[in-house]
Amino acid sequence: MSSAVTAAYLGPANSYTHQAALALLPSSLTRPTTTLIPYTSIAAAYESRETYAVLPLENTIFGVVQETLGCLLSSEGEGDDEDEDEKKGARWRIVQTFDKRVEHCLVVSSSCSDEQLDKIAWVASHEQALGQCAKFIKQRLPCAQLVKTPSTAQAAEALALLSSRQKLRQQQQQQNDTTTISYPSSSAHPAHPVCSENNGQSADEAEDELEIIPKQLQALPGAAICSEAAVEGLEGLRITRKGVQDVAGEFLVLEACKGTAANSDRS
Ligand SMILES: O=C(O)C(=O)Cc1ccccc1
Repeated sequence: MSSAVTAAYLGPANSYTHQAALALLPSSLTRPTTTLIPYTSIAAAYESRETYAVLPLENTIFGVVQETLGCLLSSEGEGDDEDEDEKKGARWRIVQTFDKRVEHCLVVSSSCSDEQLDKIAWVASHEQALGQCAKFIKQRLPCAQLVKTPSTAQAAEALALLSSRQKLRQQQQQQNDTTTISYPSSSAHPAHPVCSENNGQSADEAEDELEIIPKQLQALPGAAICSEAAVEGLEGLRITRKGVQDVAGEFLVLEACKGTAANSDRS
């Protein structure tokens, strides 16, 4: 019986790394049944026991992805020579690199108009994307504090969650303003539908997602830099600028050295 082939990637779904993984796997390298497994950071994907790992490596504007480089340097002996790697007990060997165009979008809450862009207090994305769009951010979002997130798609998810919470708070405020006199004391306020519009996440998942945005910024208007695909399926967001920056990105496919894949400790 053939065992399942799995590939770790820097998630969540629709991160650039996911798009690269979809383009790469399955391929002649792997079997057609490869299942892609999202991990919440480059390090977690690297430390996973999947058969393959797809990681961002570098791009034309901002250079090498430091976290990926750090992972590669932390384990000696990974290279082209499989026998040598196995003798040294290496976990991965590089089997392919892959170039993919990366097109960043500026995403804001649907309630934020273009005229309000200069009020944006923070902009979240992967360090690489923030670096690639530094000029644009400085020009168009002069007041924005940079918030580094584990991936571009996680920035979009956190922004969607915060936007839905803000919307909810505004609705509750409006209800309170118009109905304070008519509520009996036992049910003084409408039920508090925490995370009722949370893009399909559980409350715990939503809390984890929000930890990546500093608490003091969460109530302020924010933005995310990510791909167009990362916004699909997320409510309450709109793309205000496409092609903020186009760069060529390079991604890496690692294959587990024999006997080291276990599919056991994914997040
Ligand atoms: O895959 C992602 O979404 C990332 O956050 C990594 C990244 C960031 C910028 C360009 C390419 C990949």
